[in-house]
Amino acid sequence: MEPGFWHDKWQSQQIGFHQSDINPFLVKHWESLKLEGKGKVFVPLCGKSLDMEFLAAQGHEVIGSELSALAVSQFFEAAGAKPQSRTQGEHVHHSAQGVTLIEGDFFTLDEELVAGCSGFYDRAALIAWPAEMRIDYVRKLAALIPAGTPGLLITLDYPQEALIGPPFAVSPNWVEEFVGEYFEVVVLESQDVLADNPRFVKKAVPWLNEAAYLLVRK
Ligand SMILES: C[S@@+](CC[C@H](N)C(=O)[O-])C[C@H]1O[C@@H](n2cnc3c(N)ncnc32)[C@H](O)[C@@H]1O
Repeated sequence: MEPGFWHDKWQSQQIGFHQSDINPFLVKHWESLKLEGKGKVFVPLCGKSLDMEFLAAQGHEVIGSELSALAVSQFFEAAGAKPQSRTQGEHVHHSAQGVTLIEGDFFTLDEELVAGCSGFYDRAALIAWPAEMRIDYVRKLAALIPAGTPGLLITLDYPQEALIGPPFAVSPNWVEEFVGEYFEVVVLESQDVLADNPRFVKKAVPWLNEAAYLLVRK
């Protein structure tokens, strides 16, 4: 989606994607990355996700990429932190309590910023893009992530014709074909989560699967 779409969503606080709890697949599968030591973790399109607090609590330094200044300020406000901010090129880096959120466009991030990361975490980032923009996202992610680096990917899949995204449906086959071009892909778990998602139930979407994948940059 174009930046204006997300700025409007944050402005009107239509942020149904934001979870009030840490994602259960993150808690369950983060150890699958087998990260030696703690190290930096990159979180693309991070929003104000509490998942970043979970990662920081594991001892990781978290580097998030987020377009919206509102999302950034709401994240730190909820954490009770006052970040230090500095401008670097067209991005603004906000840091506190082991978390740095880079405000600005993911597509213009410099590879150097992510070069030192030992892992990455994508929840509701890949599925935020319609099919025609999703491949550009995967290409940019692959350009940022160094070879051998593991990540956890969490997706949703449902019959796309039943609902207008985002979130957009991303099937295991799509992940295998397009993400698999750049990353080794292992399916960790897939679960029916329809009952937990009232928006999908209301629209009579017949099924909704959440899946967790272990990725390793080739
Ligand atoms: C569906 S939300 C997911 C947020 C978060 N991952 C979560 O689980 O709550 C997608 C987020 O990506 C941000 N975003 C969209 N396009 C972006 C871009 N080009 N660069 C950085 N962030 C972007 C939006 O502002 C929004 O907060």
